[in-house]
Amino acid sequence: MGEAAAFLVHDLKEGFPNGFGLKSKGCETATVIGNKTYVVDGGCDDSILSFRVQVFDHSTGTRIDPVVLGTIPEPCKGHSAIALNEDHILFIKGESPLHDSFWFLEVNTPYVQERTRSSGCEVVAWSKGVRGTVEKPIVVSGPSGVGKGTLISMLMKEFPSLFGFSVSHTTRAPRNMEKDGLHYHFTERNAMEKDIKEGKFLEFASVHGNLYGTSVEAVEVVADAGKRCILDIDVQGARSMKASSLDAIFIFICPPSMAELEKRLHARGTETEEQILKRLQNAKAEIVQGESSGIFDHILYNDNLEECYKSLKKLLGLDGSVNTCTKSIPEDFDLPPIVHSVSRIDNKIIITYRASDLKDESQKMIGLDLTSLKGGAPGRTRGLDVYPINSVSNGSNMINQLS
Ligand SMILES: Nc1ncnc2c1ncn2[C@@H]1O[C@H](COP(=O)(O)OP(=O)(O)OP(=O)(O)O)[C@@H](O)[C@H]1O
Ligand SMILES: Nc1nc2c(ncn2[C@@H]2O[C@H](COP(=O)(O)O)[C@@H](O)[C@H]2O)c(=O)[nH]1
Repeated sequence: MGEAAAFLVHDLKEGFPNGFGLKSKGCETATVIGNKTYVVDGGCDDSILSFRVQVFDHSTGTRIDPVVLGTIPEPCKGHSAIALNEDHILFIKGESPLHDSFWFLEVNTPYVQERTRSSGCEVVAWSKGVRGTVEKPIVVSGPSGVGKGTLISMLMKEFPSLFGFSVSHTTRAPRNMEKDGLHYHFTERNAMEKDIKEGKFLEFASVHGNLYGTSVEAVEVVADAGKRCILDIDVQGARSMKASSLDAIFIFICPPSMAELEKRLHARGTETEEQILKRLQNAKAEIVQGESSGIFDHILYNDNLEECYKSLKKLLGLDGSVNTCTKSIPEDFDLPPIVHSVSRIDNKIIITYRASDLKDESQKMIGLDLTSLKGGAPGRTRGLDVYPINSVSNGSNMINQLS
């Protein structure tokens, strides 16, 4: 058990404990990890639009503006920071709603290391802390025309409160009935390539001559809504996902024959003859990879649609009675104000502050249990347990209940 120092907004007024002689504006924290100090400006003046990170490398005496990945927190009037280990810093925003209070800056996680290697620059990555967890996403893959979209639509129609679709980005033109933001985010190649470079995509692939990709946000918004995410992606995308940090169930849908696949693509009538030919040529290699690459946890044959749908539900555990209620977590307690202090006991963080009510001068506490954290940058960090700690009077002593 030990207590780590938190850098409080008001403690920083005299300057940073970083040896660089920088003066704080009162909205910054400085957190030392190894031989680096991470100075984070939460932006309490109106001039900045989001948190800003600077890194001071004590070994070289240099100041670095790192490449910042993930979702960057919006500014707030005050925040605190505490190093959790050698790769994460926890940030607590004062006077913010619970869903926006807790943020993680990754400075040396495998994701950050990989991005540092590939970019050759200092990289840090933000992720928002979220209460509760969600079930593993479901990746559905298979050749064009096999029936992935049809099966996914059936699942979403029967279980609208359980599943949400990951809306991909694509550079292909919309089909007649397709709506931007619903079926795909239809986008320009340049814009998509820029976003890919900035680390906004979990995977992307060139499929049948167009660029397709799953953004981090596409998967996270589904999970934020408390739903299980379903992805419809090609085999290359599934391979990238398998190698990524996304812990998912991988399902490959196989056609009964190439002749049937061709018939379905013609019957759908959404592609030209030339495009159908290209899709059929690609299908051969995809089927070989789908059946033999070891990427997929399950292979389903879509001969009879109803039978295939039944098998899909069975493997997802949906063939019996289903509890379709989603669990909501109430925001039933006060959040920390701008001035608060933070300490740590093992995997628990204790946030202490004074009650804002003038009549009530008592000390308040919030506990944060980090034991079950999952995910992280470039998506969300899920599994935060946040709870009020009740102070109970025991004669002249106050006892704090930690659970
Ligand atoms: N088991 C089946 N038997 C006959 N037709 C089917 C079956 N499953 C799907 N279809 C039909 O095949 C066509 C292609 O299906 P769908 O659009 O779902 O394929 P897809 O795998 O999503 O294709 P793409 O990857 O190109 O988006 C549709 O017209 C659909 O109604
Ligand atoms: N790697 C990815 N593949 C994707 C994604 N979204 C869709 N797809 C695949 O593209 C083909 C063609 O789709 P269509 O809508 O043009 O018929 C199909 O196999 C989809 O599975 C994605 O985000 N990443």
